[in-house]
Amino acid sequence: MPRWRLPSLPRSRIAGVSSAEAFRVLLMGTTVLAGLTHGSFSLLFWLSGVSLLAWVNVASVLLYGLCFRLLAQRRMLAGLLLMGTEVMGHAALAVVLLGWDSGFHYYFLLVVPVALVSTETREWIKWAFALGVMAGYVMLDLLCRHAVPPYALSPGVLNGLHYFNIVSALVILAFLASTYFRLVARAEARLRELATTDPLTSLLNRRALRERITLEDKRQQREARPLSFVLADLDHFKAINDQHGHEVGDQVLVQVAGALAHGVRDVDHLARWGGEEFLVVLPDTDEATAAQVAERLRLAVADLPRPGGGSVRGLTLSLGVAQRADAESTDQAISRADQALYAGKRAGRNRVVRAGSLPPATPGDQA
Ligand SMILES: Nc1nc2c(ncn2[C@@H]2O[C@H](COP(=O)(O)OP(=O)(O)OP(=O)(O)O)[C@@H](O)[C@H]2O)c(=O)[nH]1
Repeated sequence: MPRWRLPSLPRSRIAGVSSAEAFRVLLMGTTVLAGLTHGSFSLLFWLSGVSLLAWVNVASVLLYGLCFRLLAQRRMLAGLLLMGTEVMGHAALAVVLLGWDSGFHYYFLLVVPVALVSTETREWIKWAFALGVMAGYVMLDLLCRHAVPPYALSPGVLNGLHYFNIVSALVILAFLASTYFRLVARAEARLRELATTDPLTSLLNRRALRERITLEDKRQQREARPLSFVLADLDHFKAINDQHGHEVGDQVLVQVAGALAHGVRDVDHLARWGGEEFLVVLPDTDEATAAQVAERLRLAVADLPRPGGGSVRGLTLSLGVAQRADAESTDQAISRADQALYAGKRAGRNRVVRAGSLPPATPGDQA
């Protein structure tokens, strides 16, 4: 049986997909929040009699609606540019018209973290943009902090606006930080799942099981408890693929994985070890008991409903069982389970063979 290696997703693709998506969702949430904020500003300006800025805010709400649409259509660059232009243009206009003390300049600062966490891959572009925003902020300070604004608001209204803007900018910043953290944590969990799970069967993959074997082996050795392995391989699986196609072959693998997962204890570890090969690690279990488990698994697979509309016949499993002997590595024990499995194949398949029942290996035997 040739060994089959599972196709693996390129790392860049996994990372790219999750971080880009996380960032897009974050921006879409931000456009909703920004739209609501500008809606309330529009009302505030209307009540304060500054109708020009009230209309500017209505235009901003419409712009954020457009940004949301662009981001939903995955037109990231257009959405981002429109957002950045709106935030800075609007803030600068409000500062020029109402004065520095209105506090609209705080919104400039929100653009910097968004630019830096954006999915633009060229770092220098992000930094150039962020530095440009910072320079714009300093320029606005120089021009407007001591200038008399054309619209003179009453001190009470100006004060109210100032604190409203501080609180609102801080709330947006907190929203950005917490949402970004949640999205990154979720993407990280997804990446961990991709790295440890077989995509077809959702069982552990070989690498993840290896890590668990190392941990389990240490624990079992420390407590001097038995550790056993059951290696299971579908019989004549190539014929199923050849006669019914790979899709039916995949269905068979998923069904078999389900039956195996159902048949082992919660403390056992089950993985897709190779193409049509599964490995079960049974802590606190000697070889005789592991052979009983293996027999139960064999029967469970033999009883499975036939995939491919009942067209697949004779779906059976051969299983090799080995208990790790003292002074033996887990790899050696798995290798003996493999030899027992091959002995079962040679003897006619659809059976369980215990490694302990085989004659001792000679140097010429398969490792
Ligand atoms: N559909 C599908 N087929 C797979 C997958 N992984 C491995 N295979 C196929 O599994 C088949 C294994 O064939 P063999 O190693 O010759 O073994 P077999 O036909 O089961 O024969 P015995 O093990 O000797 O009973 C190959 O045809 C692989 O292409 C998979 O993920 N999906």
